[in-house]
Amino acid sequence: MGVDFRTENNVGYITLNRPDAMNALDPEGLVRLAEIWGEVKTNPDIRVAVLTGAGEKAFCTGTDMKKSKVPDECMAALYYREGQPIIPHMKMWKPIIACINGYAIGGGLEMALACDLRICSTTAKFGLTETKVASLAGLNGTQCLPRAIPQAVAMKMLLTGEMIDAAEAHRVGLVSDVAEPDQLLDLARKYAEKIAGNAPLSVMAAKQAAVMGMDMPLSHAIDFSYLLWGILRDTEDRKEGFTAFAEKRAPQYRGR
Ligand SMILES: CC(C)(COP(=O)(O)OP(=O)(O)OC[C@H]1O[C@@H](n2cnc3c(N)ncnc32)[C@H](O)[C@@H]1OP(=O)(O)O)[C@@H](O)C(=O)NCCC(=O)NCCSC(=O)/C(=C/c1ccccc1)CC(=O)O
Repeated sequence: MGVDFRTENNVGYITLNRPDAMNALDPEGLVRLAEIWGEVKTNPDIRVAVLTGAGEKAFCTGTDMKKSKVPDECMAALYYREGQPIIPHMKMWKPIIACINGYAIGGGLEMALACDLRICSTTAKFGLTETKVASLAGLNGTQCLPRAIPQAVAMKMLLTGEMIDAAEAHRVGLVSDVAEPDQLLDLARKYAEKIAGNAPLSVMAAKQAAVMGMDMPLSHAIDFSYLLWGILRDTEDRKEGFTAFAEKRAPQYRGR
């Protein structure tokens, strides 16, 4: 699979580039994606990532069912050596924006669910269709979809494999914004650059507090967020943010 990667204005743009196969994930693509997520995670010049698909039809339709074959090795050996193929590589405190330009199906929707912001084009369609092909949304879909949208809608999607369209996705809160196809990437860029202009350590702490806090009792989560505030209290960037406000100028953040 071709996966394109470029950076601009502190934003990493990742484009799944196999439009003829609806940007389905083949084995080579998974390896390349893992490398790219590693680069996003470790490169201090990248503050935000945007994940999208090439062409106008699909974001990603999940596993390439024509190229995927069961390895000779047993699953246990593979799992304990390499873990899951996709989501762990996306685990990072830098925000990721899913720019969903068409079908987001199976593993494609699961990747979108691992992102922090989801925006889509008016033509997008969403589904966890794995039960139709005798599999399971086993990356994170069975857990994250019912947490992202009302449970009744999530269960309908999971069990029937039915898709929902962009308007329904917006109505149930699966995406925050719907844009015309030719305006979607501009919208993603706008959000990404806005986030990249904020203080990087604060942005990562905000994500960490929200993501980790969701797995904690509320009182623990509130204490945890206070401690995260505490580790930001003495940063150079916080001083810069306050000074820039007082001096009525734009802050220059350095992630320190
Ligand atoms: C998206 C569609 C509804 C679009 O239909 P349409 O009629 O518009 O277009 P098509 O002619 O069907 O598609 C064009 C072209 O693309 C090929 N294509 C599309 N999707 C895939 C795919 N996932 N794998 C391989 N090839 C794909 C299609 O065959 C056509 O090729 P051509 O004939 O021109 O050579 C429709 O395409 C559709 O329904 N696609 C399948 C979507 C789907 O079921 N996805 C779920 C896959 S399973 C999965 O993602 C899993 C993830 C996972 C879970 C846990 C752990 C790891 C991974 C489960 C798993 O892997 O077991």
